[in-house]
Amino acid sequence: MKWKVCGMREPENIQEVAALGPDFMGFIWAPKSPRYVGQDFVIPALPEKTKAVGVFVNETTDNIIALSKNAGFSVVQLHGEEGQIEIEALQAAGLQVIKAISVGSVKDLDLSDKPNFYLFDTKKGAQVGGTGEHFDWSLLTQYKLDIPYILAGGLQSGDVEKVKDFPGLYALDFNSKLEIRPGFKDVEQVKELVKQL
Ligand SMILES: O=C(O)c1ccccc1N[C@@H]1O[C@H](COP(=O)(O)O)[C@@H](O)[C@H]1O
Repeated sequence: MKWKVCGMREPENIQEVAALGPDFMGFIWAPKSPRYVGQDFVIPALPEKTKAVGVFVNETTDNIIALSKNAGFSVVQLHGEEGQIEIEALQAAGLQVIKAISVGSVKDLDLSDKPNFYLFDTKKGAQVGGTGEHFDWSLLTQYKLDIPYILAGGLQSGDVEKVKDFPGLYALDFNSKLEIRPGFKDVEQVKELVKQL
């Protein structure tokens, strides 16, 4: 099972978690997030296996492309109102696109965009991302598209066994439930996660 750890920020913590072999590592460029890395953040060297992901909420396409070159990510995760026009522009610039969808009902899975991956996260009022809560996973039985999806929303190691056989599931995303404080992961919890995976 592929896995992504998100909301990283501190150099030593990044290296310790990267050494445990995530397939994706996410860095959040959303100023309102407690995990915001800051405008000038540059992603440190990661193992070859680990793709760096820039996470955004309604950032302009031009800024994302410029940041991808300055900061060093090849995958972008979009949590705002971005649609197919932005997705295609980012793909044309050589980026892989993960489109995050806040899921609260089956209507949220009526999708027509063509990202490389969807990421299904928990809908919680106006909050986007980092809720630390699950959504009703039974809704995922209604997802019939052939675009693979990443599951997010309050995941922790004990959830792996419950979700790993969901059809269409590409990867699991771990964020706030593995934290000691925002932007700093508990390496022991990440090790336990790796055992479960
Ligand atoms: O974590 C944040 O602060 C955040 C802010 C803005 C956009 C995305 C954010 N995080 C993403 O949210 C999901 C779920 O996180 P959690 O496990 O519920 O804490 C994950 O993909 C994070 O990348």
